[in-house]
Amino acid sequence: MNFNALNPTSSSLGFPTPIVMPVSQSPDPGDERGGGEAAERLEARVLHIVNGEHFSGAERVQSHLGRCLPEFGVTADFASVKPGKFHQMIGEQDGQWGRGFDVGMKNRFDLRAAVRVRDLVRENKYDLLHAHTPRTAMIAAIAASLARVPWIYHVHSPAARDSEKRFSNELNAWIEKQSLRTCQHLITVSESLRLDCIRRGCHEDNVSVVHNGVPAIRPPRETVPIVGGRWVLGMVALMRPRKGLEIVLEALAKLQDHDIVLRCIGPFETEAYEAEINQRIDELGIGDRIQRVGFTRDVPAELAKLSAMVLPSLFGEGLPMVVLEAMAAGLPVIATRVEGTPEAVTDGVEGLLAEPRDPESLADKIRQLVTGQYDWTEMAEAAFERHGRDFSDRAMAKRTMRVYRKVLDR
Ligand SMILES: CC(=O)N[C@H]1[C@@H](OP(=O)(O)OP(=O)(O)OC[C@H]2O[C@@H](n3ccc(=O)[nH]c3=O)[C@H](O)[C@@H]2O)O[C@H](CO)[C@@H](O)[C@@H]1O
Ligand SMILES: O=P([O-])([O-])O[C@@H]1[C@@H](O)[C@H](O)[C@@H](O)[C@H](O)[C@@H]1O
Repeated sequence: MNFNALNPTSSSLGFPTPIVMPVSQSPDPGDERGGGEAAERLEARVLHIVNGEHFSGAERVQSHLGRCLPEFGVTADFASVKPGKFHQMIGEQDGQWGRGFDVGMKNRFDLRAAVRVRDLVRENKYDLLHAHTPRTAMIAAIAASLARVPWIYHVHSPAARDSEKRFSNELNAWIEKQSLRTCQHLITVSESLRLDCIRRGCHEDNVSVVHNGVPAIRPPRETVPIVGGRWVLGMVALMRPRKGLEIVLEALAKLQDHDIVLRCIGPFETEAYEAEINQRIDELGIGDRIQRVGFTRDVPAELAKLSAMVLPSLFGEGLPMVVLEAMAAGLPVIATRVEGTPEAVTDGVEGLLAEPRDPESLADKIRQLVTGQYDWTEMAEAAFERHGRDFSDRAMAKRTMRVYRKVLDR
């Protein structure tokens, strides 16, 4: 892959010469966690171009940025190319996440959205565009060229391994590659994605890791789990094949000797997938151990009911928000060793890591926790502390502001 405009010597649209030092190596002028007395500021107006369809990980990152960036001087608004749940939720926040604009595309190649974004840039004097998906990268690249502003791209997951749909993965990876030729800088949500971008041809000076972050939400705990008692595992996700729900169902079937239930928190992406899962639950005979919650806006209230979070992802993760949310809530996380997840969870410290696509390995890890091979309270405390140290929402906003500053050269 050749990201032409990401080479530090080229600037195809005549923008200021792109960044020569990765943000992660810049001298740290303040508290990395986003705190400190005098908050660092950048007076800038940024328009995020987002899909806006669901409310899931990328949208949670976007909403936290919209809420936290103003503290660092940055106004962040949103233009949705697939206005759906997230777009609606922005409207309901009374401006607290920034303003939301509908630039809906009639189909994947409806480029009129780029003209609407250009008009928004002119009307609202945005300094920078910030895209989050291959589709929005395409719109940002065209709009940035029309409005003569720079744009950056936030990599939440590897486009080539984003879903089980091969054609859509290949198309998205191709669109992303073409669009990034004029991009000023990449933000990746994990070190693993940074290395992936460099492997695909991005110059290392032009890609910065900004780990995802979430607010501290430690809820009052209803119960502390004990060996021999009931363990309530929770899986929080937009349920789609790559999240690996089937794997945790199979693991549960192997753990019949223990009192374990699974709360499935989140909607199914499609009815067909939900029907497949229902059939698998029947085949395994574990219907009485599954509690279905569906989509909730109050994830912290759900976390308060859990003994541990389980996330059996198969592939394609960036740095899952639900892992960070569980840590922020003081919950051990049982996840799989995929992409960025091990950057947040060390096996045996903040949680446990199983091998992906391996029900036996996942069952082993769950067994280790419920039989007391690890001290639950110590693990929960380690998860909570690690969140505070490395994964707060304010730290994410501050690091993002620093990337904006480098791109805008202020
Ligand atoms: C396809 C894609 O782009 N995937 C990326 C997406 O995460 P992806 O959408 O796959 O999943 P995450 O776990 O990151 O986030 C899910 C979010 O939805 C929320 N939720 C879930 C269920 C529910 O009922 N209510 C609710 O609010 C969770 O609290 C969480 O904030 O962004 C993440 C963060 O950059 C990346 O790590 C993923 O690789
Ligand atoms: O490719 P695209 O239509 O812009 O974006 C799509 C998302 O809006 C959708 O929610 C997800 O399920 C697809 O995998 C794909 O990422």
